[in-house]
Amino acid sequence: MRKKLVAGNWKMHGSLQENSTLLNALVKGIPELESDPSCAVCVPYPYLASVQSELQNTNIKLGAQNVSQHEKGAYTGEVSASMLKDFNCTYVIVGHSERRMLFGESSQVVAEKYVAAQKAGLVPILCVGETLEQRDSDVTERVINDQLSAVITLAGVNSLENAIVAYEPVWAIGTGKTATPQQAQEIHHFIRQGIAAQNEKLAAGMTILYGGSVKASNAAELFAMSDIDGGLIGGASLIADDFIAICKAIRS
Ligand SMILES: O=C(CO)COP(=O)(O)O
Repeated sequence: MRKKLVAGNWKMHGSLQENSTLLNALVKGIPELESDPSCAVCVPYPYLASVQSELQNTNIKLGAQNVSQHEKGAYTGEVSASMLKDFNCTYVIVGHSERRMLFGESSQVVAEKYVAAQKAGLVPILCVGETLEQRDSDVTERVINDQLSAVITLAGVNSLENAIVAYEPVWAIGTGKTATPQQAQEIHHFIRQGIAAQNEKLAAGMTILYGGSVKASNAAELFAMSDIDGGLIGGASLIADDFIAICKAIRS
């Protein structure tokens, strides 16, 4: 059976006080699952230590939102994968569209970050997705293929065994405009089929998340689709009741 996951991407939100309030509520509200932890929060770097300690002895996993492609050295302001590992991170998001678009990360750089994460023992959550303009020009599949190919070329298709793919259509992020379950399923299926052409068994077991305006009210119908294995949640992950409801939706 494929591993299910709901990961919160806090983006650049939070404070020590706000995080503590949110995490207290999450720890109380998310029922323990002994063998299959399926919830995670990806937090800003400065809060890794405090969130790590608040999540100790819980089943909520920790992740970061970015990582350097470099291992160490004179890279002012960068954070390496081994540093994230020091704080017991399980996951790191790579290639989020906000980083690709606002910070100029190319698919090549994203692939290097993916490799650095895996080398340190982290599971990269690789984001792919098209803009509205690309969807309207019918190049969605090509865009996603190119984003995936950069990683497969550098790391090999089998590296996806230790990774998670997140399909996040850019037009659905923070806009309140969710892809319909059918639209999302269509692309998830396309992604899985593309990998299956290279390694069928791996593709069948691969976790593919959907991200883009997932809310408590639409999570269940998205998660009911056969190729959607969970979600990468932005805004709703900052609201305890909403995130708890989404985490519960993946377990039902
Ligand atoms: O970008 C996202 C998660 O990485 C999605 O953000 P929203 O859930 O706020 O649309």
